[in-house]
Amino acid sequence: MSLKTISAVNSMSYEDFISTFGKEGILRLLPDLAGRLAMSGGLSKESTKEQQSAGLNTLTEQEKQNMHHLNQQYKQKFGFPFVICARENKKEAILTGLENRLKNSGETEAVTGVEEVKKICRLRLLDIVDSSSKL
Ligand SMILES: NC(=O)N[C@H]1NC(=O)NC1=O
Repeated sequence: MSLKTISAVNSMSYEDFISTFGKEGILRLLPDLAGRLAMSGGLSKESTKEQQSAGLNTLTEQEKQNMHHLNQQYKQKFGFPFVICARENKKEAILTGLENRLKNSGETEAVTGVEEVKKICRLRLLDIVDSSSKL
C-alpha cells in the first residue's frame, strides 16, 4: 500500500473509501494468506496472529504449494486477493473455501470478500476494546 493511500485511508470514512477505491480497493489492502509476506515475517502483528490462529504457520509443504497455486489462480481470475476471516476458520476450511469460491463470479467474490473484511475488522476492534478495558 502506498503512503498516499495510507494517509487517505486514515482520514476517510468507510463510505468515502468504498466510493473512491471500490470493494476491490479494500480487498487489495489485505495480505495473501500464507503468502510471501507471511513467509518473510513481513505481516502486521494483527495479520500474523490471525493467520497463526488458523494454523497457516503449520502448513505442510504440499498444503503451502496448494495454497500458493490456488491464491494465484484466484488473483488471476478476479484481479484481487482471496480474503477470508482467518480467525473464524482453520487451514483445511480455508483451502476448501478457496477452491469453492474460485467457482464464483467476480461480483459475488467482491461482496463476499468485503463481508469477510468486516468480520476481520470487527474482531480487531473487539481486541482493541478488550485491551483498553484492561488499562
Ligand atoms: N487474504 C486474507 O484473507 N488475509 C487475512 N485474513 C485475515 O483474517 N487476516 C489476514 O491477513
